[in-house]
This record gives sequence, structure tokens and C-alpha cells, in this order.
Amino acid sequence: MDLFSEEKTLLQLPNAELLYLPHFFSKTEADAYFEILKATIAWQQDDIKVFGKIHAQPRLTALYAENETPYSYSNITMQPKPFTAELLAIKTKIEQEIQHRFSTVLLNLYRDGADSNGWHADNEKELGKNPVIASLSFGAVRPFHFKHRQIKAQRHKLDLEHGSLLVMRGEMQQYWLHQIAKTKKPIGSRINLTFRSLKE
Ligand SMILES: O=C(O)CCC(=O)C(=O)O
Ligand SMILES: [Fe+2]
Repeated sequence: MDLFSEEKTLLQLPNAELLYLPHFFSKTEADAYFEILKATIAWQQDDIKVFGKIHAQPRLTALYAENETPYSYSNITMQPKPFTAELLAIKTKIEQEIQHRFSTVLLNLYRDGADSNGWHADNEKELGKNPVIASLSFGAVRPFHFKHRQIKAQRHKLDLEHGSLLVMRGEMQQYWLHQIAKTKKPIGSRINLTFRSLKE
């Protein structure tokens, strides 16, 4: 089913509201942001503990914020760097579009199809109840899978396009899980930015 075919789609699901803008940035702007972010962001690869075993996280990440509040998830604590000019410009454009303020951005670099982000919810305490999370994608198109924790029929997939904006809000992080799965298809790199609002 193609849930999201319009320029701007608001999807009301049980316990979640998703807003998707496939062409938030033009191709030219998205191409430029992809290159500049890939080259200038302080990408790092952290170790994570899964079922008691230490693994290198299957993607590179970085954290930038307007404050010094650290962000912890999956046994990792990240210390933010101050926003770069590009990140600030992107943040302002999103804030104007959706009339919501963000303090922090967590960036992911999926180098190829072997990089991934397992089933999870963005439900850390620092985000507060029912957080608004704005997710921007540049580069290779990867499917974003999301499933309701209790309603098994509620399972969907959305291809996150180059230059697209996806906003997750409502009770989504409480009731749903999402992932970026690995793929054996030969695909290029993808950069994702998730803007969040952290309580100091
Ligand atoms: O790469 C994506 O689209 C999702 C990233 C994500 O879920 C996260 O960083 O929490
Ligand atoms: Fe997430």
C-alpha cells in the first residue's frame, strides 16, 4: 500500500501521527547537504552492548546541540558539539515548517546496505512524554519500517527519499517501534538527521 503519495501527507494511525514531506529540500539542495555533512560532521563509531555482548554500532553517528546536555541510549552516552552553520540552517527551516523548537540533532551515517538501525523507539526519559521527532534524509533511499507494539496488523513501510522530512509525533514512541533494516542490495550511503528536544 502506498500510504504516502502526496507532496505533504498527514497520516493518522492508532497512537501515532506521521507527517511526510518527500521534497522538503530540492534535489540540488539535498545533493549539497549530503556532500557537506558527509565531509564536515564529526562521525564516530561507538560500541554497543546487545544481549551482553559488545559490538561496533552498525553505522556512524554524531550529536550536535544548542546546550551541553548529554544524550544516552543503548548504553551509549554522547556529548554534543555546538551546531554547525548548516545544521542550524536545516533546524530553522524545519522549525518554521512545523512550528516546533528543537535543541539537539542526532545524525546517522549508513555507509552502505550493511549498516542499519535495529527495532527501537525514541523513548529516552530526556525526551519527555510524546516527543516530536523530525527526521531528515539525504542520499540513498532506505525503507523506514514501523510497527505497533500490540496491534500486529499495524505494520508499515515508507521509503525515505533524498531531501525528505518525516515528523513522528503523538504517542508514536510509546506504542510503536521503528527500524532501518540491512539490505543485500548494492546501495550508496545515506545520512539521516533526527531533530529532538532534550530537557536540560
Ligand atoms: O535513519 C533513520 O531514518 C532512523 C534513525 C532513527 O530511528 C534514530 O536515529 O533514532
Ligand atoms: Fe529512532
